[in-house]
Amino acid sequence: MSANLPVIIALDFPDASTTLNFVRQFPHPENLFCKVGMELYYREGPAIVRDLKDLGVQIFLDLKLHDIPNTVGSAARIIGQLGVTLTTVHALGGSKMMAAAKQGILDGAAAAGVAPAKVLAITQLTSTSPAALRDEQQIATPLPESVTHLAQLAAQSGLDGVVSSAAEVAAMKPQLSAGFKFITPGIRLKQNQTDDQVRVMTPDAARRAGSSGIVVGRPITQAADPVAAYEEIKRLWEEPVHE
Ligand SMILES: O=C(O)c1cc(=O)[nH]c(=O)n1[C@@H]1O[C@H](COP(=O)(O)O)[C@@H](O)[C@H]1O
Repeated sequence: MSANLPVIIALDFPDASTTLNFVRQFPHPENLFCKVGMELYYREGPAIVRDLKDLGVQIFLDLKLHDIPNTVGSAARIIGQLGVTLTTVHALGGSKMMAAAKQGILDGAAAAGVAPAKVLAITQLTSTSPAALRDEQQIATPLPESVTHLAQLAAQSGLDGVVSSAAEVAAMKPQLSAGFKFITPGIRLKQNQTDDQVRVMTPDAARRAGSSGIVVGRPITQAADPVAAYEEIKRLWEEPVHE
């Protein structure tokens, strides 16, 4: 295994008991890296982060902050106290907002005496098509260039990485410094349906494209055998790249 992150399971469940039952079916929850998103966090609050941490799970708290810098900075200070590993803000909130988020996380972590979360910028959601970018957002820049631009803005604002489709990673990676993270949801196995995702890739293609970590929800959580689905995705993600 390289320095890449383990497969991140998106725990998009409605409540704590469903979530904890799901996690407990894995033989070694302490080896899992899981994402807590809006649905679960809005229902359960910080208690779900503590419960998962008690099982040894590493947490990506994905709340996608997007507001004025002062509001985001204050919210980030609270998140920083939770001792999660990764968290998110929207790059479209701008450089001042992203810098405020980073500072908030550092301040919160220092106050709580925990390691600071790495802050990732959402670039263009994997559910956004090139046509929606052009016609709905009225952004004339092609989608891959828009993602690269937002990644550079995130890096200049002091953030640690971005979230995008794996399809954009190869183009933007050479323009960003080593250590900058590229976390890619929108992962599907060939036989899976795409659901509401538009820009999708398989785990092995994401790895070859240079992703630092993949986020996988429904292909694992809705599988008949989630542990087997996780193991298969992990195997594809971790298999060596043959150039
Ligand atoms: O921030 C994210 O994690 C995220 C960003 C993005 O552009 N697209 C995206 O799908 N996600 C998240 O990744 C997960 C994907 O779930 P599945 O489509 O079920 O694999 C969901 O929890 C989304 O919230």
